[in-house]
Amino acid sequence: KIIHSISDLQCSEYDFIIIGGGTAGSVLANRLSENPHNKVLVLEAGINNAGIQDVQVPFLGVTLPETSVDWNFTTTPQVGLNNRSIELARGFVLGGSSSINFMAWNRGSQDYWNSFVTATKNQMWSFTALEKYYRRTSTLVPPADGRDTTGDVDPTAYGNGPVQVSIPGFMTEIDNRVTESGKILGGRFSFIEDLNKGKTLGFAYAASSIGNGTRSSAATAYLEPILKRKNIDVLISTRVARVTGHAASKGITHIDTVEILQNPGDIPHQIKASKEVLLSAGVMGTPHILTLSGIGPKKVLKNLGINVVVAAEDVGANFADHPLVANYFSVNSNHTWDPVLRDPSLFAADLSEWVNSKQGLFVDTAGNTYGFMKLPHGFADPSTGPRSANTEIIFVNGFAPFGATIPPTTGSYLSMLTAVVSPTSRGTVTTVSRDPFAPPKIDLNIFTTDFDISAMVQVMKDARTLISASPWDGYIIGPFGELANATTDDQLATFARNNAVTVNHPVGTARISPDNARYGVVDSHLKVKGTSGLRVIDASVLPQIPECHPQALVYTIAERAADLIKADHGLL
Ligand SMILES: Cc1cc2nc3c(=O)[nH]c(=O)nc-3n(C[C@H](O)[C@H](O)[C@H](O)COP(=O)(O)OP(=O)(O)OC[C@H]3O[C@@H](n4cnc5c(N)ncnc54)[C@H](O)[C@@H]3O)c2cc1C
Repeated sequence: KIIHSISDLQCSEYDFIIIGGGTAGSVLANRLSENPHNKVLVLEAGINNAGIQDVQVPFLGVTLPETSVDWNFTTTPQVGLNNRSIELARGFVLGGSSSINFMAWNRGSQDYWNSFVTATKNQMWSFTALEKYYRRTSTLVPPADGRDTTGDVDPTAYGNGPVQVSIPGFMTEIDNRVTESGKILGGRFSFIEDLNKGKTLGFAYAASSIGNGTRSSAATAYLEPILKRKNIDVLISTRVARVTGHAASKGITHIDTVEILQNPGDIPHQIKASKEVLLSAGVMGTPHILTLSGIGPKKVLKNLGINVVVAAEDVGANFADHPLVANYFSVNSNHTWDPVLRDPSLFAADLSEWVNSKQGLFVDTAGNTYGFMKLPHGFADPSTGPRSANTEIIFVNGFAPFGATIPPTTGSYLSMLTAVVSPTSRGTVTTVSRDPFAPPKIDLNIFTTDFDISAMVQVMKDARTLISASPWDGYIIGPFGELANATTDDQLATFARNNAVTVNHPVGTARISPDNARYGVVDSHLKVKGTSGLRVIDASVLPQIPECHPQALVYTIAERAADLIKADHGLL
């Protein structure tokens, strides 16, 4: 059950303690508590997701960053963004970032998973070996409007797990234009039926973690259905400060204790794990907790006056995200959703349609169609292979307020969100205080390579090429705002630096590596090197950034990890 106070814990020792009731943590909670003999504790810093309407309504997903369900992280001033700092959202709520994300569902390409094998020297991470775990995560369900989806999605690309996935259930007048343009332009702009078949290249209808017009998150899919189990406690509004243990054999520290507190300044309370501690606090929380536990870069630990338990230079390093720029165009239409955001009575009508019948505009995210592309010949290709993309374009049927441009009070708009999905810039997440409530220093180091900025300029030009195809004739009026003055590559690059944010897809801050490698943070079985009893299972283990939206990859890793853990404890 969900509990709010440390004093309500059933016991002082559990078999498994899961730190973070987010995307990966909820999967582990479900799978490890299937056996009624395992006592499982989930520790979550954020609040309960239940009953928060804006979390449930897909269309309102974009309003969740910078609210009470977000950690509200901010980066350091970014040289590549002309010294702007930007917000980075992370879910501060059960379900973690799956409760506040934009719900796009991508499995990752065959190349990406095969690169995981190269990074770990372990075949269990191949696309083929992970097939059954991917299929355990989710099920394809009909879109909200129940239309015939033949040719728009391939049911064979989905499994039979708890997360509900569907393609858009409220069609807009730009959807056909995108798919028809892909058919006319062909090549890099081609339309493909489904992006979840191992090749993440082409334009398609977005598969999203939505069922019955409602967000399907790790909390609703994996956690809520098991809250009645007697062997699981989910303690919310509780911060994990650090993990501790004792010296075991051959210089290994055995971790078996978790320190928690509910308010800044409280004396930490200790809880024991008899089998394992599973760290699933996400790309910011995981390196932060490791560092506070003495597992981190030597210099950082020294600066903080924390004793070195394991010197691990890669804790907080290798931090990568997808840069995103919103390109706005004025359009000739009365059917974008711009009026809905300006007129409270239209907004209320759409919301009540969602509440009463789970139909209408609010059943979908802001983007029904999108596409992943290779850069043209002549560019370097840092992606993981021929089936992986370099860039992405997301089509939004209205003004999507990402970045610096102030939403206009009149007019109708098309937003094309362009992203670089194989970026080469890497940043850091560094703990700068021993106070567990103090945020880490987050340096994305965004747009610090020539590749990243020139790839962004190219995809902004590709977006213009796509809307110059005949299906857009008479629809596009022209670029809006500062973009109207940006025509040369240099001007587009300046626009990108002045306006970019990220897609909130960070990974890599506790990366996986081969078992005997001196670099990396976890071994191929996700165990923290130099320790026993402690694994990391979340987006921070990804060795490189996937060239797609990452949530399905995190779910898949967590499903794989659950079986690894069960196997190690004779529970399979
Ligand atoms: C705004 C936004 C939009 C996104 N859009 C998409 C999308 O459309 N498609 C897609 O595939 N991906 C998207 N993502 C990314 C995707 O959601 C994440 O990659 C994924 O959910 C990460 O899962 P995780 O388990 O690593 O971390 P999380 O799900 O973030 O879980 C970490 C959990 O740990 C908790 N925690 C952290 N520190 C502590 C502590 N000290 N003590 C206790 N608990 C702690 C957090 O509160 C959180 O609940 C988006 C993310 C965001 C934020």
